[in-house]
Formats: sequence, structure tokens, C-alpha cells
Amino acid sequence: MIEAIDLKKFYGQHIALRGLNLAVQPGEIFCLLGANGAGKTTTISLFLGFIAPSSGRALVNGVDVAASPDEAKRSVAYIPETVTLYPTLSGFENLEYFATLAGGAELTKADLKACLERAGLREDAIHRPAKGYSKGMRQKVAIAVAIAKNAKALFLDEPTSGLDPQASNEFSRLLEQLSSDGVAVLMATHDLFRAKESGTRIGIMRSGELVDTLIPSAIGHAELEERALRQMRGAD
Ligand SMILES: Nc1ncnc2c1ncn2[C@@H]1O[C@H](COP(=O)(O)OP(=O)(O)OP(=O)(O)O)[C@@H](O)[C@H]1O
Repeated sequence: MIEAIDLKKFYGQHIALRGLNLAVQPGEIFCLLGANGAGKTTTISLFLGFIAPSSGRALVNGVDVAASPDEAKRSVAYIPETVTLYPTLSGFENLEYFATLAGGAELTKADLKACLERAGLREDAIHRPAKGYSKGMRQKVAIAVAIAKNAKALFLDEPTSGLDPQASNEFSRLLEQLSSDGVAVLMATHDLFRAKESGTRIGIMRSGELVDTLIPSAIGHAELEERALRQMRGAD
């Protein structure tokens, strides 16, 4: 589970997060929407331990990230907007390297290959140098790392920006697979369409606050867009 309890973050005098309370259960895909500067990346960075909270707590799988960063990192995977891989290593070798870094269970070459296959990386690409990979292929390697380390919580920041519609659709299916395996997913996105398609909940952030939470399955695309835009603007 991913949990924020009265989580606040100041940058100097500027408040970027104003007491966030949020719980994302195993199997949920929670999409954070919000205008630029609303606090989405700050939220994710706090869960990943990249920055320290000013007050409050960020918990992953019951572990306080600021108090026990190493323990928290063991159950977490992260997919940034641009996944960086070692360009001269193959997808397989990158996975081997990152899975070893992550610690956890010893995996055989067959296990690692199975992780890449589950992540949807084509057989003929697995042993090619990653420098020739598309954005979608690099993301699949990152998903394979999440599978290999048996991550309980997955954080994503703008993963579908710059993906073509087919790659974006494929990526959403992968996320759904992970969530059906019990991973809790928190994703910052500007992609309302994907949030509606794959999210189990959508949270709208404005000026460091979660101002609305929606169940996408209970609402149409047009209504979702209208409500999200209204909340982001602060017209309510
Ligand atoms: N390192 C920093 N130092 C000072 N202010 C920062 C820093 N990082 C973010 N901020 C400010 O904190 C607020 C929240 O920023 P954040 O990056 O979390 O927003 P965001 O919702 O992810 O935006 P975007 O959609 O543009 O990625 C903004 O006002 C931003 O300018």
C-alpha cells in the first residue's frame, strides 16, 4: 500500500504540498492529475525518498520512507518520464544489472528473460543494445525491473507523454497486469484519456492540495474532462 499522512513539503518559503492524505491499496491505479506546478512530482519524489518531507509521513508497504529509506526502496519501483538505460548493454543486461542492484531474490537468466517477456519486450530485442530502443521499449525494461524485484508499489511520472497511441495503449495494459498482481500504482499524468482508461481512481491536485477524487468507471469522458479542468482552474 502507498499512504500519505498529512504530508507537507516546503521549498524555502514556498509550499509545494499542503498536507496530503492519500491511501492507494494493492491493485489500485491512482492517477494524479493537475496543472504544471500542482505538486505531482513533489508527491512522487517524497515517496521515492528523493526529497525529505517538511512534516507528515510517506509510507510504502507500511514502511516510513524518510525513517527507513533502504527498507522502503526494496518494495518500490519507479518509471520516470524518460527511462535511462546503459546504451551499450542489451535490455537483458540492463535488467540483470538493475535487478542485482535492487537486491532481493537471486534470479536465473531464465527468470530474467521471463520478466522481460512479461513486460512485453519482443524476443528479438532482448539481446540488442539498448541505444537502439524506443521510449516504449525502455519503459518495458523498467517494468521488467519492477517485476524482477517483486515491487509492491509502482510510481510513474508522465509515463505516456511522447508515446504513440499504440505504445501508450500497450503500456496501459501492462500497468493493469501489474495492478491485477496486487501492485499499488501511483501515476502522475496529464493524459486524461489514459487516466480514464486505466485508473481505478483519479485525484485532481491544485496548488499542493488534492482537491477532488473521482472514480473513472462511474463517469463519462466528457464529464471527467469538464470536472478535471474546472478543479484544476479552481473555478469551484
Ligand atoms: N527543487 C525545487 N525548488 C523550489 N521549488 C520547487 C522545486 N521543485 C518544485 N518546486 C515548486 O513546487 C511546486 C510543485 O512542483 P511539482 O514539480 O511538484 O509540480 P507538478 O505538478 O509535478 O508539475 P509538472 O506537471 O510541471 O511536472 C511548483 O510551484 C514548483 O515550482
